[in-house]
Amino acid sequence: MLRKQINNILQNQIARTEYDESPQNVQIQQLDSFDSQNSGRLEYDSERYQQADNVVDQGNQNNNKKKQTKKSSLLQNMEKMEQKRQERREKMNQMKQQKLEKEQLNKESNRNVDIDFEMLIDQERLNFNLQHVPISNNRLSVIVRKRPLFAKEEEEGELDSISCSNPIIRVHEPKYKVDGITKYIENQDFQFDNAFSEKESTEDVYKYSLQPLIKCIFEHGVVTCFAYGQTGSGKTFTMRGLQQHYINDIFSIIQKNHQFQLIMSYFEIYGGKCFDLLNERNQLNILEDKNNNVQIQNLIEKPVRDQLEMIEIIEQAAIIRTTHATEANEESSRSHAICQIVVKDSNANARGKLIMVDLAGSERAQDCQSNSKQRRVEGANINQSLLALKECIRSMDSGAQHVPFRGSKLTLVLRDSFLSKQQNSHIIMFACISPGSSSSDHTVNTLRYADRLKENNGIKQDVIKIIEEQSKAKRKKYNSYSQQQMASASQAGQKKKEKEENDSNNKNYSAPPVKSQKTDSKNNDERQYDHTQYLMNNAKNKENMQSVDNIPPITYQDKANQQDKKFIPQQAKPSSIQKIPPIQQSLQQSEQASNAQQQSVSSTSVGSSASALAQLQREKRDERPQTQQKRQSSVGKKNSNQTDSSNSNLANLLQQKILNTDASLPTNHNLSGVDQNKALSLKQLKQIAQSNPVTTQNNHGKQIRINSAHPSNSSSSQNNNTRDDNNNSFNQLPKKSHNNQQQKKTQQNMDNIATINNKNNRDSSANHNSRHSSSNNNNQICNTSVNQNLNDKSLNDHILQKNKEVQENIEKAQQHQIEQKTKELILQQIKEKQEDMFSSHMQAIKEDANLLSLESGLLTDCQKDGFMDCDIDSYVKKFESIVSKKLFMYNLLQQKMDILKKMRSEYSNKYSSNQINNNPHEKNQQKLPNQGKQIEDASKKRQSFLLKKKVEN
Ligand SMILES: Nc1ncnc2c1ncn2[C@@H]1O[C@H](COP(=O)(O)OP(=O)(O)OP(=O)(O)O)[C@@H](O)[C@H]1O
Repeated sequence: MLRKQINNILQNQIARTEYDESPQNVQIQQLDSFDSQNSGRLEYDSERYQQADNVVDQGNQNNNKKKQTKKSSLLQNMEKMEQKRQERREKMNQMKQQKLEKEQLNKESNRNVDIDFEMLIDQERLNFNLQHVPISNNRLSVIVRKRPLFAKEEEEGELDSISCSNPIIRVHEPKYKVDGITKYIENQDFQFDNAFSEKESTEDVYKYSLQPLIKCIFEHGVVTCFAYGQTGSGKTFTMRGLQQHYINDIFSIIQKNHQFQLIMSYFEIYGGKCFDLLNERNQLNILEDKNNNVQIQNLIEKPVRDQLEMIEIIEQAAIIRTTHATEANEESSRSHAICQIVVKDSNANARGKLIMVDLAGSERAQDCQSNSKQRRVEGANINQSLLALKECIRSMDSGAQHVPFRGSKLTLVLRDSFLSKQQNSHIIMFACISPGSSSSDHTVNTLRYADRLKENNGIKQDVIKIIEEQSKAKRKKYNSYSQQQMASASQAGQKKKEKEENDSNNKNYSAPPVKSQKTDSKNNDERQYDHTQYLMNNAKNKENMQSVDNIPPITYQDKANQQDKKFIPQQAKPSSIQKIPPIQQSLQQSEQASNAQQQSVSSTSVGSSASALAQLQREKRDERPQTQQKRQSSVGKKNSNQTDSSNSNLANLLQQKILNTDASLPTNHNLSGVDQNKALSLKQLKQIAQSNPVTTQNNHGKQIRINSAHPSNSSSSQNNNTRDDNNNSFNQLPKKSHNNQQQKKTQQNMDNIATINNKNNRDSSANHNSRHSSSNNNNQICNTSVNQNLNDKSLNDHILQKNKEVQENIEKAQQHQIEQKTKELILQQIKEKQEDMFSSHMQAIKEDANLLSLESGLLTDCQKDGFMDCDIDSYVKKFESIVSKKLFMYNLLQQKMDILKKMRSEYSNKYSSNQINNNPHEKNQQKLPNQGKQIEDASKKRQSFLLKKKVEN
């Protein structure tokens, strides 16, 4: 028994040692030790070893599982990456799709804009709008007005690169990175007292700027408005719009209080000199009297009694004002125009002053580079005066004791504006900006100029706070939106699982997984949402920019973080805190603002009476001398664009005055020195308004009588009668000059006839044609007869006929000239094309040379390696490719040559056909028989006429 036991133990021991060698059986050893401790070594039985085997199997399985999990994590990562990649691709495809759609839209609406820049700008746009704050006690207020982007500009590829969200203006400058390919947008932000977008009318601008200050000019105040900005940015538009509004308000005050009277003067500063716009641009001297008051010598000061007189004066001055065409604007105002309205009381003491200054365009320095010397001098003067103006306003705003108003003529005449110690004195700077991306440089300059006028410039901390709050609120709004979206998008199975888990854990569903997702992907989602939303609603965005509720959550906060430098105010001064209340107030009213703005947009419709006024203005302009016609037409355009509601009242008043009042006319122009021909009088306006067929008939009759006295005038003058009547029904001077012109013209025609006849004679003699010589004789006879019977009635017909001939000849000559020019153009085109061909040939030859060098390189390689050693197949392939390339090039060259040949043959055909058609000699030959016939007919008529006369005698 004992032996058996010992044998068993030994066998088990052997088995155990074998088993122990396996490194995976630590657990078994532990079990063993446990067992040995508890039941002793001898108690090992087969069951335990079976157990041990099971543990070993388990261990092996675990190891395998571990390996499997390791593999699966890698795979999972790869899958994740693949998923992300796919998402990216989908996004890219979506973007491409949207881009294509946008391109299509732009094509349809004729917009040739850069789509990438447009999308980038749209992402950066500001989409909030605070309520405007009316000017109250500020000594200086800076207001920005953005004009709309014109359809023509969009056609030319201009982008709207300005975001106007009161009181912030953001300039999006499209730029390229150093690589020259990557596009990006550089944003610059400015804050002003008020910022008016293109959707806000001049009425809105007036309401929040000048209107609250009108009463000051009756209370010893000096109110000065400047319009500053680059050419074509809407300075004149804004000034004239404001004028139409303040006229009503001023006269409504005067009607209530009859003791006040208005005195108006209008002058311009051009090239450092002062000119009176109410006295034919008479040059004026600016002097300082012993009390240091600035006096403008001989300046016409007109008393104004009603609105119409004021309008008339403004119109008159606008027409006379110096304008020139520049690169930027065909009708660019080249001067600073100053309209001064002085309010006087019953004792003729000055009570206050309103000064409206339409400054010359601010970009002259750059603009003048491509212009003449005169323009450059103009530019230098303008820049100097604008700089002096800036200095004066700055020192006035900072409360400095010395204001350098003697720095320029402009600041000298505006001395009162800077030095007035009255609390009622205010300065408003209207910075006008164009939205076009090509003028963003100028826009930034304008905004910088305006920004630096004020001591306390930069973006205020409170505005940043408000913007941040808004962005937070909007982000919340968006988050709820995104929660909804994501919740609906989550799968039903996942929801079930979550519910099951929650049920099993007896927990509330207080923190849904959406929340954690939201916090993780908040920024990404938001950006994505913004981007896609902008892309989808781009067309609508422009319309809805101001309706805060419709816009996507703004990312101003993020952008502010990105552009910390720009948003942190450079001069965070305690005084800025004082401005919190109005802005907070404006925040409260922002909803009202959006509604009010929507209503105000409707003010763009043109009233019928406003158009009547525009028509009258246009008619008024027609009577101006020809030199001013171009300018006048554009002023008409400008006026037609001004569509403020006050126009209708004024137009009605004007029409009433035209039709009903005559007695007051002489008093309107009782000042000496005003040219009555140039200045528009109401009498003339009345004549225009009442122009009827009777007067035109009279004129017509008069014209005919003149013609009968001068038979040679008849044809041309009759043709022009209607034109004369329409244009100058009341003004005889231009008509006279026109008649003189006609006389000259007919005289010229006579001379032409004679020269053509002579020419024909010369041509005919050159051909040695007997028929031509006879016609030559006839010609001579006819000419002599024309001279002899100048008073004959038949001469009229003859001359008419001749005139027609001459006109025909002139037309033909013009046609010939046009054909010649087209020929030259074709030649030039062919030359250019040939040059292109030549350059491409050169390129081809270069490539050929490169290929040859490659060949030679290969050959040398072959030589070096020895053909047996090198890879002949690869060489053969290379050679084959070279040969195919050469063949391709050869084909190309042949095609080019064919095109050249074709072009040449086409040109030669054209040229030969033109030559045949336009050979003047042949023309004359064709003409001569006709002319001979005409002359024969004329001589026959003359003979019959003489016979008749003889019979009568
Ligand atoms: N807010 C606006 N809304 C509609 N049209 C505008 C607006 N502002 C300007 N315009 C139009 O733009 C054009 C140029 O405006 P305007 O003549 O006032 O420019 P400007 O700044 O006075 O130019 P310049 O300095 O060369 O005289 C005009 O045809 C005008 O009608």
